[in-house]
Amino acid sequence: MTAKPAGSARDLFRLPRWGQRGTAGASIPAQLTFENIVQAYGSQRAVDGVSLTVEPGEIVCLLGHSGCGKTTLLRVAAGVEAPTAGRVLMDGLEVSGPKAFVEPEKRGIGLMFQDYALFPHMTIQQNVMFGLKDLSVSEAGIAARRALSRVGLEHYANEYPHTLSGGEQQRVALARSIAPRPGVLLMDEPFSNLDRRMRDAIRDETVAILRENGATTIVVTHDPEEAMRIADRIVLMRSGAIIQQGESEEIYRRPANLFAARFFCDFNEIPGVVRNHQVSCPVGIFPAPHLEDGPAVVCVRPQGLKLKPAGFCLPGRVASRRFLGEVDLVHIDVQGVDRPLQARVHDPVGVKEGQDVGIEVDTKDVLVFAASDA
Ligand SMILES: Nc1ncnc2c1ncn2[C@@H]1O[C@H](COP(=O)(O)OP(=O)(O)OP(=O)(O)O)[C@@H](O)[C@H]1O
Repeated sequence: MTAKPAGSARDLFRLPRWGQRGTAGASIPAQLTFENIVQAYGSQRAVDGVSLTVEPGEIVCLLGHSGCGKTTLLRVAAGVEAPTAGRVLMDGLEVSGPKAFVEPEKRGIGLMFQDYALFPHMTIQQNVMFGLKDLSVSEAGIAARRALSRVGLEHYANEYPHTLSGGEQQRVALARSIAPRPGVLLMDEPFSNLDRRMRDAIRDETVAILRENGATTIVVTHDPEEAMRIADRIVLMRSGAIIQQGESEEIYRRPANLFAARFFCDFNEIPGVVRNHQVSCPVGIFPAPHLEDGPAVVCVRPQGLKLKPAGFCLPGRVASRRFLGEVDLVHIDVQGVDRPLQARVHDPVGVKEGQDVGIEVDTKDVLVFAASDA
């Protein structure tokens, strides 16, 4: 028999009931440090010189496109793989490196995988007890019940994983990973198998549990919005290296380069030219104090374009309008710009295809990068 997928009737009609907040039990969080980690497979460097310290109790999201090395970095932290070069330290002590290698089960690190990796032949209770081998059977039973109770699934203790929906399996995997109260918790795409409606609710409660538990946590995701919802700090990766790290607002508003900018926003990108620290392009002239003279890319957030009556501001013609619920997505043709600009507009009353409009550009939604950055 196969597991009920997330989004099955059981999930859709009944949002999960969780246990009482504040009852997850506390871990003693550890500091986790990566020192110039390289992980090579043949000639390919999956991780290419990553240095990063995650402070005790901090929740860090490793964010990046598929194949950029996020999972490999988690595997190195967990001790599933020894790095090609560099060191991993926990609370300042080397656990992977030239001088030492501490076995994964001795690191006090909890793991949670995208597919949850529950053992099909074990009951839910036995699955959660699996990581509690240092405790007596009765103590492990109590700790497992407590973790299951926190995720609201103690009544499934004697069932088997295949009888649970995807959302419930996710919560069992969460209970299993927090039950031993690890100092560090590593979560690899823990919400990606859940449908959107389930995901928001489960993610918020999972973060509440992580905060109660207090473990130092790294969550891998490729979804920038998810990272912004979860993380104290986002670490953006590309081709095995860290591109930028910081709090979500900082990284969103001041991306270090065009790659980081594109990751967080579907910008309108318009070619321009910088002269005397100003960039000129078909939608206007904007400050570019950080750039030398030369070609540039002007990035305008879709929400930074406001529609005005024709005759005001920049002239444009509405190419299409699509209702998206809270906003409308309006495409506007502008002379000199190859592709229609996309504007996300609240309540564009009366705006129709073919209509001439004025476009106001909000300079706080404009970023400028050197063309060589593209
Ligand atoms: N054991 C391995 N042998 C050879 N190549 C590997 C191995 N593990 C990972 N790689 C390669 O290393 C690169 C990074 O993989 P990794 O799984 O860390 O990326 P990721 O960012 O986690 O991607 P995803 O989001 O798709 O899981 C990829 O090109 C992958 O094919």
